[in-house]
Amino acid sequence: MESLLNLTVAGGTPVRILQITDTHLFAEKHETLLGVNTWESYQAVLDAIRVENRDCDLIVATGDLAQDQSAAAYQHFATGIASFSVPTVWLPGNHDFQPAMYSALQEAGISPAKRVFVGEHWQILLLDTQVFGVPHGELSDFQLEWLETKLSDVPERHTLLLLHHHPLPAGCSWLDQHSLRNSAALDRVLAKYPNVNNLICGHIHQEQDLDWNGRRLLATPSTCVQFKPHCDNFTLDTIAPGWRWLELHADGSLSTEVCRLEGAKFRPDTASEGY
Ligand SMILES: Nc1ncnc2c1ncn2[C@@H]1O[C@@H]2COP(=O)(O)O[C@H]2[C@H]1O
Ligand SMILES: [Fe+2]
Repeated sequence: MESLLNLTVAGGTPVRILQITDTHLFAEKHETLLGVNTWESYQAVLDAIRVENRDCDLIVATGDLAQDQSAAAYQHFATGIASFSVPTVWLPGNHDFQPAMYSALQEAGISPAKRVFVGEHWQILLLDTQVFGVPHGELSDFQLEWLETKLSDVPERHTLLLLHHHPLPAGCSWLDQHSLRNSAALDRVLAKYPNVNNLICGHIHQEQDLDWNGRRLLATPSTCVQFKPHCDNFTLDTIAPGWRWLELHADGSLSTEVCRLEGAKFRPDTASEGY
């Protein structure tokens, strides 16, 4: 938890970050989630990112990397991103099994650091909102105190906050029962630190860009199945898998773009009622 990743970035250029989330990989490459082969859709996303050929300083993986808690699934994740040779950090989602996640990713050379200093102007903090065994999220007192310490000891840096669970209602009632339950406690901490203006989450398998008391909350598509916005009951979307690019500027501003696969190869079984 205490390890710090310190990345130098060429002066004058923004920090370029790739977010990959909710890969839901299995030990076996042929396994599917709701009709989508998650290993294949992850490979297709990585291939498309390679074709984009963008500069990238850091990859962030925001949870639900494995669907079956296996070390092999985390190894598949690591093998996939290895070709980028870019420093990568991760946080857990509700489906992750942290002992396997930590050790398999560490063995593959992926840092368990939850704090990253990037260049002179930014820090990135990765929160653990997992409540083991249930789909909703919560920040423990330990997490909230850790966050406050890391915010208060570098007040001159802008902070980008990453977490798996969405702290604001997503507008899908079936998903909103699985949100970050104590987001009010997070809001109380952040209210004291005006240098936290951007939060990024996964979990809801859809793109969102919301205002949370003056902060920007971004949610990012999964690399596999997508959930349809604004539905009361579990509903899958046929929109393609995606990923997110971020640029952090020296003045604290952030620019971002969601990209998706072309074509309709990874359409889920829309008759599925859950998992
Ligand atoms: N039909 C359903 N109704 C409510 N929740 C579901 C349903 N199917 C799956 N879920 C849970 O909702 C979660 C949302 O995204 P996750 O991938 O974290 O994992 C999902 C499951 O834990
Ligand atoms: Fe999740």
